Amino acid sequence: MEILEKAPAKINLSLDVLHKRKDGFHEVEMVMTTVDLADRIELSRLRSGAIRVESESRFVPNDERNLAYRAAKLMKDHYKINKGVRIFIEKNIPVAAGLAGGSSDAAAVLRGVNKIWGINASLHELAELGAKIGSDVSFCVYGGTALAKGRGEQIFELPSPPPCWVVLAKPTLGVSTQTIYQKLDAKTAFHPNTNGMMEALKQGDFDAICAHVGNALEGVTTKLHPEVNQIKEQMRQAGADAVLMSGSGPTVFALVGQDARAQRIYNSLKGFCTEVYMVRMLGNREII
Ligand SMILES: C[C@@](CO)(OP(=O)(O)O)[C@H](O)COP(=O)(O)OP(=O)(O)OC[C@H]1O[C@@H](n2ccc(N)nc2=O)[C@H](O)[C@@H]1O
Ligand SMILES: Nc1ncnc2c1ncn2[C@@H]1O[C@H](COP(=O)(O)OP(=O)(O)O)[C@@H](O)[C@H]1O
Repeated sequence: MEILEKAPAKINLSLDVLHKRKDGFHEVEMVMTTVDLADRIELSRLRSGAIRVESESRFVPNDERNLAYRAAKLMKDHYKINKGVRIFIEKNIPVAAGLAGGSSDAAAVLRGVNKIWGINASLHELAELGAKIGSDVSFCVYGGTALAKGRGEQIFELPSPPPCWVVLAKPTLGVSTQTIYQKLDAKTAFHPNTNGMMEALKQGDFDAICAHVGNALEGVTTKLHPEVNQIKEQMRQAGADAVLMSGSGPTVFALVGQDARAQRIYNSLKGFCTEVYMVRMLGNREII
């Protein structure tokens, strides 16, 4: 038995950090949505109890450090499964980019082994388990559009944004999420209007969505990597309706209503950055 799971990237339409918690994590309020840039995960059952991870990407480990491996191991231990699985990851999402590629791979494996091992756990159960792997995994289990609270694991579904283009550009540098959170001072950071963003989504108002994008982590990352601001400026000049860094960065996204302008932004960035993508917003849970 072999199945395919799509593991889409996410962007943070807004990301607020409220304060640092006693456990070292930060309390957040994030509005997240999936975009049509996805890894493709092939899963096949192994008769032996082994978990085998394979990928042609040189940027991800093929052993127990891979978040996909950790997801399969967690399911195996939690549900006491003696079967094994081969996991092939076609890596299309840039790594360490603020797009949750690893978290989405882990979530796809949770959904996938749930099927091939016949566990039949609910998405809610998978999302709860996923939080043990990383803060973004719970969101990725559901996909779609949601408000994420707590350290990111409390998920509240939101209406999907109106269809639009998303142009993503990643400068050639990796960012450590842990370092960015460590360097943040939540008291002096920018705080986006999360309620404003949620209201804009409820109204299906693209202009209001664009007006409410904001990211508390952006100031920290741009201070370390000024290239991020250069990309934002270039996207603005090429006609983006909104521009923002996703997550802890360094990927920047532009939201664009019109095809021709999205194409212009894509072309203008292509000579500047090696990793540029022009994709659609997915937005709905059912699409995964
Ligand atoms: C910033 C965000 C925004 O969506 O995404 P990315 O930039 O990674 O995509 C997330 O909050 C990242 O989630 P994720 O990448 O799963 O983080 P984890 O593995 O759980 O944690 C990595 C490290 O980030 C810090 N961390 C993470 C989440 C959180 N709410 N507070 C934190 O302080 C902790 O130092 C932790 O050790
Ligand atoms: N399947 C995977 N895909 C991507 N990265 C992975 C994976 N498994 C483990 N990692 C590790 O997780 C780290 C963060 O990866 P990623 O999820 O791409 O970052 P981000 O959440 O910032 O987009 C990387 O250093 C990478 O080596």
